[in-house]
Amino acid sequence: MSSQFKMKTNRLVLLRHGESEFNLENKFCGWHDAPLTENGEREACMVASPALLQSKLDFDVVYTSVLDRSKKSAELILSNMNRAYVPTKADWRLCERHYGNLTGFRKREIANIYGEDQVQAWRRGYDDVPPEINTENRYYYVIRNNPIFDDVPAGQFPMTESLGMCVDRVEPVWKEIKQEVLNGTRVLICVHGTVTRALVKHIEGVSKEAIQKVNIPNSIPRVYEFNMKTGELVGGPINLGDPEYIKKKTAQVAAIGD
Ligand SMILES: O=C(O)[C@@H](COP(=O)(O)O)OP(=O)(O)O
Repeated sequence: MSSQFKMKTNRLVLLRHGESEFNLENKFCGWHDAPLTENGEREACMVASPALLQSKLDFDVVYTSVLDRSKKSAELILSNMNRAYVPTKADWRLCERHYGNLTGFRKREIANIYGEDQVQAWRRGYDDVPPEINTENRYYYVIRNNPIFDDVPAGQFPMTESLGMCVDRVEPVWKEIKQEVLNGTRVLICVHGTVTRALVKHIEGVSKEAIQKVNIPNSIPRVYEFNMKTGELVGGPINLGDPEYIKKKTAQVAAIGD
């Protein structure tokens, strides 16, 4: 038998939470703890869970951020898979990128003031840092005093973050998760748009330029296979679901919207 057939692999699934209230209103959300919409809950149950079940994916642990939209999506997905017993680990380092002073504003409203190019640079640029959140922002104290962030070490609470800063923030937790995957643990990571892109950068090793073109729709599982001996990826990512639906949703995420 050739060594190819003896290769031991393990899969990892990455997922962005279901639609949140701020996604629906097309507002920058970041560290604000916006809940899922009814449609977001439906997506977790009717889009993510069936896709995972159809692909016979099962999990030993689920990683989320400490934000409600991530935790609730994971809970709904597991419950719909009859896997409510699977332990979940909520880690602040997997929180969405902090959108700074853009938090709470509609993307179109910001584009009307600063122009579409600037908005897309803040949304997708690797090193473009949105302006820091300040006390005038209506979400400043809501975020700063939210007890879900009590585990954030002093001095590490962000005031704003670029994609690149988010890539650095998730690196230590990604290393821990990868070790678990290589040990054979079946892991689902149910997080956020920019955190998923940061993880895609680590996992796929894409360039700073290429990652700016990646857009992650809500509730579409992205599956990776790892060679457990070498730690290398086997093939590319596989997005589960109807290709037309995924294409439509990806274009919606890429756009600034109305
Ligand atoms: O923070 C936000 O507004 C969105 C991403 O927005 P874009 O970067 O796509 O504008 O994050 P998520 O809904 O995944 O938690």
